[in-house]
Formats: sequence, structure tokens, C-alpha cells
Amino acid sequence: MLAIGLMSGTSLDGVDVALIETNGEKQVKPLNFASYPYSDTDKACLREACRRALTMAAPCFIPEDEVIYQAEHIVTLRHIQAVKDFLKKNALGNQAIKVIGFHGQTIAHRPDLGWTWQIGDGAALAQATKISVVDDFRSHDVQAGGEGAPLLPIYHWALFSEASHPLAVLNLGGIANITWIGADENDLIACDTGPANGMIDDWVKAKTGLDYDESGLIASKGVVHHDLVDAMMSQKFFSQLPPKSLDRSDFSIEAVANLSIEDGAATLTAFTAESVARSLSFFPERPSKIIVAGGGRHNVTMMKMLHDSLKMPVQPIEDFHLNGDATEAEGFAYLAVRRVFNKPISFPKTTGVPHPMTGGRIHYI
Ligand SMILES: Nc1ncnc2c1ncn2[C@@H]1O[C@H](COP(=O)(O)OP(=O)(O)OP(=O)(O)O)[C@@H](O)[C@H]1O
Ligand SMILES: CC(=O)N[C@H]1[C@@H]2OC[C@@H](O2)[C@@H](O)[C@@H]1O[C@H](C)C(=O)O
Repeated sequence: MLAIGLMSGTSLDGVDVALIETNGEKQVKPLNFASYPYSDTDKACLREACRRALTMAAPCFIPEDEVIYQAEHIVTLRHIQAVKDFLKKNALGNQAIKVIGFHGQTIAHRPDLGWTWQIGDGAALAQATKISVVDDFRSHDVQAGGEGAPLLPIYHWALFSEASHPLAVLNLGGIANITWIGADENDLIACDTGPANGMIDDWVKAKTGLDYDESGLIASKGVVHHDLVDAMMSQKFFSQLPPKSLDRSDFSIEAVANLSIEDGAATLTAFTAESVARSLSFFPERPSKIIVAGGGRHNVTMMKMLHDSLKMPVQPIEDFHLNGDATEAEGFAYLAVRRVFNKPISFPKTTGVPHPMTGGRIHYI
């Protein structure tokens, strides 16, 4: 069946839309992809919503907190616009699409407090598109005692079920997450590994006003301050066993505040590479290769540092004829189909739930 997946990631860069054909098991065929960037005004509102949500004890739309209302309205509207444009450009009618997987925008992720918050109104999206929508993928997991993330592992498994194992799939978004795929069916271990591009984006934005370090050019001109990398790596998160997950705000650029732009970018990029390398120590066997998806694979310096730290093949997912910008959105299309069939989307060794479980709320049309 055909499904659309929608992702608005922690980088707050925009709405990704992917179309796939899948049976919710090993059969997956990515068909098309498009990205719809947020405006600077949208981004500012979403950033402020994240800041406020993180101060709350629990998700709560309080009337005086117009920012979160406004942010949810923006997220819903941009997704509706994106889906309508995508359907039109691909000459698809609403009846061709079985379901939309709508991740929404994470504004705060607090599994330690028993909640995670993705904004975006799935019922309104279903109404506007006349297509059934699955949203709120993470809450059920967190309520059952899981981390609520990462959820992509079962999609990584579907993509690489026929490859030779063990291998690992690394997603380099604002935060990085990794899936280890072992030899046995459904032998998956996963976790967030640390920052990916989020801190580098913050650093470059603060120093130059740019959104990110294009191709890692700034970092390529800097020197890595290993003492600072070691200090950042001494945070408790890095010695914790998986499953474990992060909020985008869990790390700050303070540690590199006194460095030049170039050295700061190089040091933060090395921190990402080092934290990915550390995650490998939690797996029962060294993977034969690391397959990389997400925006960070465009950062040449990061890919080189990963290769140097991991000492194994680090290959962009394009080497396997897939589009690494589309992987997350495709993943949420796949998870929505699994939800419709009541198949599990999270597992004891991916998010820490007590048993495999499905997740997401269905808004039927
Ligand atoms: N050409 C490029 N050069 C360097 N970095 C890039 C390039 N293109 C994208 N990126 C990085 O990738 C990031 C976006 O990646 P991606 O879209 O995978 O993240 P996300 O989905 O928002 O985050 P998450 O996976 O944590 O939810 C940008 O913020 C930027 O840092
Ligand atoms: C709470 C939340 O939105 N987490 C995201 C974030 O972005 C990357 C990393 O942290 C990952 O664990 C997760 O997203 C991916 C898509 C996942 O669930 O697999």
C-alpha cells in the first residue's frame, strides 16, 4: 500500500514528506521525497515553544501560553500545505494513500518525567487532506516506561533485512541515533548516541548567523581540542547503557565558548564522532559497517572524523540506492502502516519498553 510520512526534526529546518510503498514488513519501496523549509518567523516561534515546553512539569496548553498554541498552528498548517503540494506535484488523489504518518514537532522530550511532547494536530491534517492520519507515535511507549525514542530502528531493519549482519545504521540529525542490526530476525539494539549537528548549528549560528556548517568547511579549518572533547564525553549519558534518548537541549556549546569559530566547530564535530564511537561499545559485536542517513552525512569533516574514530567503513545510505534526507520521513510512513496493522514499532532493546508494542493514535477518515 502507499503511505506518506511527515517529519519535522529537531533541527527545526522544515517539513520532510516521503511517499513509500510497503506491506509494513520487509517490503519497502521509497517512491518520492520533498522538503518544505520553515520560514525564519516559523523557526523563531518553534524555538520559543521548545524553550517554554522545557520549563513545564508536564505537557499542558495553558491559555496564556500563546506561543505553544501558535507553534502548533504553524506545524499543522505547514504540514497540510506540504501534503497538498506533494499530492498535486505527484498527481496523487487522496484515495491513493492509505495513511499518513505525522510525527509532528518535538518541543520537549522528558521520558525521565514520564512524557514526551510532539505538537501538530493530526485530526486537522486528516480533515484537510481526507486521508487517515497516525500521530503521537511516542507517548504510548513513554507511558509504558520506554524512552519514546528512537523509533526508526524497525524501519532500518526493513531497509537492511537482506544485508549481511551485523551492521549499524546511524541517523545524523540534530541528535544522533544508531540502530545495531544483528544476525537474527528482529535482533535490534538502538539508542540516541549524543549530539549530531544540533550543537554545531547552534555554534555556527551564534558566531556567523549561518544555519549550519556547510559541508563541514568551517570545522575543516579548525583544530580539535581533545581535552574539551574528553570533558564533554565525561557526562553521565555516555556511560549509560542503551536504551537511552535525548532532548535537543541536553547539551550546550558552553564548553567551547572560548575557542575560535573554526576550533569550536572542529571540536564539536569531533565530539559527535567520539560519542558515536562510544555507542559501539554497547553492542554485542562490532558491526561490519556504519550506514549513515540524515543531514550530517553532507558534512564532509564529520564523515571523515567518524571514519577516523570508528575505524570501519562509514558509508552514506546513498551507497545502497536510498536517499538519506528522506529516511526519517519514510520511516514514519512505515510506522503508520505498522500501526494500522497493530504491529509493534518499539521493542525492549530499542526504547526499553517491557515488550514489543505498537504506538500512535489513528485519526480515521
Ligand atoms: N550541506 C550540508 N553540510 C553540512 N551540514 C548539513 C548540510 N545539509 C544539512 N546539514 C545538517 O543537517 C541538519 C539537518 O539534518 P536532518 O534534517 O537530518 O535533522 P532533523 O531531522 O531536523 O533532526 P533529528 O533527526 O534530530 O530529528 C542541519 O541542521 C545541518 O546541520
Ligand atoms: C523525541 C524525539 O523527537 N527524538 C528524535 C530526535 O531526533 C533524532 C533522535 O532524537 C531520535 O531518537 C528521535 O528521532 C528519530 C527519528 C527516531 O525516533 O528514531
